[in-house]
Amino acid sequence: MTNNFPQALTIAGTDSGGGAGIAADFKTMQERGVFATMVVVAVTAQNTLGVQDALPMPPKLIDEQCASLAADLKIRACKTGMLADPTRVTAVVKNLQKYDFGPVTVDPVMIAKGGAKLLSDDAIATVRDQLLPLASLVTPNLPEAEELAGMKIQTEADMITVGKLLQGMGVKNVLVKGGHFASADEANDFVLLENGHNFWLTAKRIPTHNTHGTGDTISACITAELAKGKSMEEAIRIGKVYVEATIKDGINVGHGHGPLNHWAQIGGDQDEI
Ligand SMILES: Nc1ncnc2c1ncn2[C@@H]1O[C@H](COP(=O)(O)OP(=O)(O)O)[C@@H](O)[C@H]1O
Ligand SMILES: Cc1ncc(COP(=O)(O)OP(=O)(O)O)c(N)n1
Repeated sequence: MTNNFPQALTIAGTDSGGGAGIAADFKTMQERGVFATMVVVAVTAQNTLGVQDALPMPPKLIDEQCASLAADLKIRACKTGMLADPTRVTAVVKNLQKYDFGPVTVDPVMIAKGGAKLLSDDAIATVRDQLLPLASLVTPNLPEAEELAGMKIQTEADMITVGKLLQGMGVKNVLVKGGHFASADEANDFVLLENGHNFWLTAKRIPTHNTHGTGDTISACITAELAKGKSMEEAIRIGKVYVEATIKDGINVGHGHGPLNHWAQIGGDQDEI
């Protein structure tokens, strides 16, 4: 029996509001034509107004979810999202060392838009020292990049410096997302690839509050494209186009930072799945 339909994995937290975390990852992977699977690391009570509560899963259950997938499916690419604390980061690291789930994209989720901590402060060093060396790609937003690299980012030149610092920590490819430059008219991201090639992904900033789950969506899209066999550069470029479309062609859900429109079409060759 063949088992060759592209399968991808998200190792992350749930969002009861459906906008971020595993929900955003699943919607994105589904839209990009990939069979999505999950390892739940934490459950959050969350909506567009913020995170009301969170509970991390026992490490044994993280191990068992990974073992279940490895015993049956053929995961071609995976991503990490909310990892909660050092115990869960270490559990995820051990499983990524034990099983081959394809190239690992690390979205180093730290703080939700509403301000809730999704990664404890004492877990940041564990992510940097244990998880990053296993990653094919890391996709920090500006505050996350500052924490990981230990420097402030005030200009686009600083994004380049941070990208190089992160690559020096053992990650092959780096995507520094510029969505948090509040004053800029643009939402520009910096990419540094394994072979030294680097480039900017440029986009006009779309004036909206409905950006809940943007980081999950771009990293899930990249993971889906990698699972389909696209190159890292192609996957990152498609991720940027897809997340921009999901913001631009927006929907209104909830009363706070609303979710994205994961049905958005991006047209052209990139719509091939
Ligand atoms: N208002 C916006 N208009 C267009 N693109 C945006 C906007 N906000 C974020 N983006 C893009 O969405 C992606 C993720 O955004 P960012 O806010 O940087 O990360 P995170 O969601 O992890 O905090 C990046 O490609 C960023 O440039
Ligand atoms: C469970 C869970 N995981 C991740 C996030 C953060 O998602 P992100 O894409 O960074 O979007 P914002 O929350 O910052 O809007 C989350 N909120 N919940």
